[in-house]
Amino acid sequence: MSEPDSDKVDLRSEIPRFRPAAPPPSFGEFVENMRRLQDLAVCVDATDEVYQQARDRAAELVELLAPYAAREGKGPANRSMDLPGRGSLLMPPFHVEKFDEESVVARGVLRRYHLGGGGVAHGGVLPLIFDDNFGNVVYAAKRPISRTAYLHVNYRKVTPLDVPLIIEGKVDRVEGRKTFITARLTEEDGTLLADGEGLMVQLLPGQP
Ligand SMILES: CCCCC/C=C\C/C=C\C/C=C\C/C=C\CCCC(=O)SCCNC(=O)CCNC(=O)[C@H](O)C(C)(C)COP(=O)(O)OP(=O)(O)OC[C@H]1O[C@@H](n2cnc3c(N)ncnc32)[C@H](O)[C@@H]1OP(=O)(O)O
Repeated sequence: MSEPDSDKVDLRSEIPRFRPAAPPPSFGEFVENMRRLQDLAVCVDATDEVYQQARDRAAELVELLAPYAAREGKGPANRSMDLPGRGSLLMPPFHVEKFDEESVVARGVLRRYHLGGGGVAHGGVLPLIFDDNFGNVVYAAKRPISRTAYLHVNYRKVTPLDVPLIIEGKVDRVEGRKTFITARLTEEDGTLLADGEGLMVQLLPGQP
């Protein structure tokens, strides 16, 4: 990639400047295969012979990729805006559909590797979805770079897997350095699954 390898930070903070990536063509399929692998890793019931082969092939993949490990903000993961979850395996595979000062809306599915129990999503995944939405809302609203001070999620219904989900978040109010954000996670028909509220606090110069 011809991007400058710069340590420059966003002028508003010490956080590395956020630069969207144009990933190489195969990167998206690589990430989707990795997600599929995660689905399988949490659900297969195989023989030791199969696990031995899987172990060895996983080790080969590690060997292939390890030389290319790069610092934050350099590789395409987490910065590929056209890929689900920005191409980050940490992020649930959601696509941002609306990103402006009024609100940020993202749509996606949780899948087998997000299973908690009883066939539905692990509750711990939801704060990740809300936190990411809050970060986007702050950015879309052109508020200064901020970090989450608190995040509260109300679980209204169990969250299904493999069903399209929508999260919409917006700025509720601003008080000095503090941006209060509210968001709702729904199914496509509007069924409310969870709502959340968070406080994002503007970082001061030098705060990590
Ligand atoms: C992260 C950058 C995001 C950039 C987005 C970029 C691009 C967008 C495009 C793509 C999207 C990419 C990414 C977006 C995704 C994710 C973003 C997620 C963000 C995070 O996931 S980030 C990690 C979790 N986060 C932390 O790791 C924070 C650790 N922590 C601290 O860094 C400090 O704690 C800090 C800085 C929060 C405050 O510290 P501080 O010393 O500067 O300020 P202080 O304590 O004085 O608080 C000032 C006023 O907030 C009130 N206040 C504070 N805390 C409160 C609480 N809990 N409850 C109620 N009120 C509270 C005080 O009462 C006072 O209020 P008042 O002024 O009225 O007295």
